[in-house]
Amino acid sequence: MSTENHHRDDRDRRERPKSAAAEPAPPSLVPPPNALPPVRHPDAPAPGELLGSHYDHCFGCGEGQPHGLHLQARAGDGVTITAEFTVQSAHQGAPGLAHGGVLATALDETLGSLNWLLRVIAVTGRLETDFVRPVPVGTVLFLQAEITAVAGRKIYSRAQGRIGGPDGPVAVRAQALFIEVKVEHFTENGRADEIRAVMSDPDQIRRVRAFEVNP
Ligand SMILES: CCCCCCCC(=O)SCCNC(=O)CCNC(=O)[C@H](O)C(C)(C)COP(=O)(O)OP(=O)(O)OC[C@H]1O[C@@H](n2cnc3c(N)ncnc32)[C@H](O)[C@@H]1OP(=O)(O)O
Repeated sequence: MSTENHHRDDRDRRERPKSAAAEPAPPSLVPPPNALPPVRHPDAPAPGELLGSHYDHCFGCGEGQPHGLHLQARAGDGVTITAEFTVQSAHQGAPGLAHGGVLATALDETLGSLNWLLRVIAVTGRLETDFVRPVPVGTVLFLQAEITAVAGRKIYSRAQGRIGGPDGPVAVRAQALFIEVKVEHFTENGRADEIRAVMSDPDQIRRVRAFEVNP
């Protein structure tokens, strides 16, 4: 078998089935027995609705970040999100290839957007990422994410990113644990200049969304 075929077989073995990412997770990413299925908030954005950027300076989705990901997330059915991100030249690690940390950011941002559907403020506690295929500059990464369970403040989720189209091969995937926090997590820990700027924004919706709460 050629080296190339060998690599392809190896990758295919590591790919999960399309819907259920059923590989064993590390213990801290396994929901405890008392975990509950996620409940979509009645006022969550309708399936198909674009979420828009929550904060202009967010590296993941902010329009005010020239080298940011400008990721666009859309509410799906249930507690799911789809998102797209085009790898730009500024996102390279190796020549012509996306940096792994940037791809992890795309997963993190998509997974973080899921919390809008619960209308819960939460931050990433743990993010485990598998890099399955190289992602060239210019590629559109098609992301899908879902919350799998909620246990108290802990929100368990997973995501995958495909290339070559929404049904193309998986290039990256992640499992995550988000932890619900109060708004003080941001107001007490963020740099004062940025917090002041957000809090003095006359647009109440922008003020609230900056802290990841879906209005
Ligand atoms: C639309 C928006 C998109 C945004 C996408 C981007 C999202 C982000 O990147 S957020 C930024 C990155 N994340 C952060 O900066 C978070 C920094 N960490 C923290 O502030 C704290 O560690 C925090 C808030 C996560 C948890 O602290 P605290 O509130 O004291 O909770 P704590 O009691 O330690 O933990 C709560 C539970 O979570 C568990 N837990 C916390 N951290 C982890 C972890 N890393 N791994 C596994 N479990 C964890 C604890 O074991 C505990 O479990 P149990 O209730 O069963 O005992």
